[in-house]
Amino acid sequence: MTQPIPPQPAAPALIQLNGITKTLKGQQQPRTILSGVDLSLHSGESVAILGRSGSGKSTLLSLIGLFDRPDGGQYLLEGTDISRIAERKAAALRSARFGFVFQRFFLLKSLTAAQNVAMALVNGQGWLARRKRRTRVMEALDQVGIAHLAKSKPPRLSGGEQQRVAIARALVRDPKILLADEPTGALDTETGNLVIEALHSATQRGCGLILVTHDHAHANKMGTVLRLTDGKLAVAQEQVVV
Ligand SMILES: Nc1ncnc2c1ncn2[C@@H]1O[C@H](COP(=O)(O)OP(=O)(O)OP(=O)(O)O)[C@@H](O)[C@H]1O
Repeated sequence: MTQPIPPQPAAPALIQLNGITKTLKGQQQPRTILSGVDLSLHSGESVAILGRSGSGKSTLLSLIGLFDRPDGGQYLLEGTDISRIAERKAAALRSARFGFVFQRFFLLKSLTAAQNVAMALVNGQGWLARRKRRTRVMEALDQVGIAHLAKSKPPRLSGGEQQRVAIARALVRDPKILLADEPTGALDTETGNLVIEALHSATQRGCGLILVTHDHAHANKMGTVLRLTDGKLAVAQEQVVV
């Protein structure tokens, strides 16, 4: 008789935030920006974060991306508590697990698109063999639909194309989590749509995606739309199904 297969334990969330708090000590009074943020993100999921200017979206993203630490609450990365992780370990996790995309593209003008993407491999993982490096770079450019522009330099590319080079640069190290802070902020709607599609396609390969945006149409392309209000995250009104 065959033995019943025991149930497999569910994979832990890529990211689990429980009651995260953060107070910034500026020149004037300390200001509590995050006052109990809960969030979970699993492999293949996408989350949009909306919120008025100054509500703390970038602050939250910088905590998630390990550029800063919370004052209170718990941050689990793939089930491991990293709420108080030291900077050296944080830097290693940042480059091994995360890909970052910002409003500004931060491309080097004198390098081709392919060379810009390859820079992420050189900095993050030492030198890969040349042929492997080339394959990884071309795959990343292909994922965002611009393999044909590999030899072009940024000044000859449109804003949307430059942002897709930046996304390829984030994807080339095969991150588990992609963090995008206003990636379409400098682009028109149509170009922005291509960029959002390029980001979202990474979730089909199991990447988790967190998108901070002011654009409701782009937010609605994500699996979950949350709003940061008064230091807490809640399902955005526009996504509540009555
Ligand atoms: N290093 C800092 N020290 C003190 N205050 C800060 C610091 N960084 C940001 N702030 C303040 O914290 C608040 C939240 O800023 P944050 O950039 O996270 O908001 P945001 O929602 O991303 O805004 P925007 O949509 O305009 O980018 C703002 O009032 C900002 O002025």
